[in-house]
Amino acid sequence: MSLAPFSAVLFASYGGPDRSEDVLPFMRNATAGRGIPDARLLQVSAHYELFGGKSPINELNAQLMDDVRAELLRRGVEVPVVIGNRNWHPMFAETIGALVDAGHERVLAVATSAYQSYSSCRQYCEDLERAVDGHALRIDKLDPFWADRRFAEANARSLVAAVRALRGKVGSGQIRILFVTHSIPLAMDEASSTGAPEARYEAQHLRVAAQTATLAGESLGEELAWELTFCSRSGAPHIPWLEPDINDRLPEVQAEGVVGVVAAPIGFISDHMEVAYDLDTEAKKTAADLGFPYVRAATVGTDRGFVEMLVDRLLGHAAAVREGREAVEVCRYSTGTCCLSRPELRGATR
Ligand SMILES: CC1=C(CCC(=O)O)c2cc3nc(cc4[nH]c(cc5[nH]c(cc1n2)c(C)c5CCC(=O)O)c(CCC(=O)O)c4C)C(CCC(=O)O)=C3C
Ligand SMILES: [Fe+2]
Repeated sequence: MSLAPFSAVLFASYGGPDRSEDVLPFMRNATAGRGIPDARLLQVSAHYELFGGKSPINELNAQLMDDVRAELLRRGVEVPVVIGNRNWHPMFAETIGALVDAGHERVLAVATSAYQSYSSCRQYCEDLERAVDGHALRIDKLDPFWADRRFAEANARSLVAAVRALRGKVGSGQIRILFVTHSIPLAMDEASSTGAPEARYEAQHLRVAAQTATLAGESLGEELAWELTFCSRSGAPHIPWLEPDINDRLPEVQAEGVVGVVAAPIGFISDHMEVAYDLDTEAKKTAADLGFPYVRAATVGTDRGFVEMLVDRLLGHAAAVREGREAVEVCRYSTGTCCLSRPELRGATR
């Protein structure tokens, strides 16, 4: 196996603070030019402070990278696997500077984000492009992997465990799976992927949710009732974002006679702050206040099948480039048809 013509793998992630002093500077980077009200900034900073100012994201990325590095080695591929972030150190520019200094000319990037939208895909491409500008280094970014069956299989394994845990608490009554993802502005959803309704960010999640529920239901021998909910809405109140918020749905679902819920965060690949705060702190408390049994399914994290999927996709892209084949692309950023750019979105939201 070979990663040629690429000589390194770059994990492209969001970034997060490791200590209290870094929370506000990180928040300023994350919200620069985004029209996020100051009140929201302080509110989210407080979420980080609840965890001592330390985001879980950096350690979780490091664990995933260790497993990807080991799986590459198992297949005879020994290359540096490095991290670069959009909003906190090491920033893309710092990591790319180090790669250039070490003599790398072609690097393969993979974003720690499964879906296509401006925030989860194109913004990574744009920021990477800006960071390589002027350097003799070329970066290919792997396409978003939400449609890969193995991503749904990994999510289904987590869901099976969570449903079993919930059944242990509530017995045989009617339960509901609340799949959860990061809300985005409606205008960003409409501009995501090709913009066709069936290809958008929300529709991508509905497909992953349906497949995950079907696979988990088959293992469990029960049909799972599910719906898609959202978390982490920000921005000004008058701008519409994807709904419903999971906290708003919890009392409604309980009123429908459901005896317990599983929150299954298919929108995130690891237990970073949105999961630690929005789900494990906030939604969990909402459910507890209602006396409504609530179990949170694991994110895919370092699930073995998920790691193998990432490595297959890295090696598959390299082979396609060597053989002069167009990889099967779902992201058409390179041809200008994936996710409208930020200025166009701005016009649409404000
Ligand atoms: C789609 C999506 C993902 C998933 C894809 C991906 O993983 O990239 C994601 C991930 C993440 N978002 C994160 C943190 C933040 N996101 C913010 C703000 C925003 N996110 C948005 C979208 C997304 N965000 C949007 C549309 C905004 C509004 C501002 C804008 O239009 O850009 C803000 C500002 C405060 C606030 O407004 O909440 C913060 C601090 C962290 C780090 C967590 C940690 O530290 O563990 C991670 C992984
Ligand atoms: Fe975010």
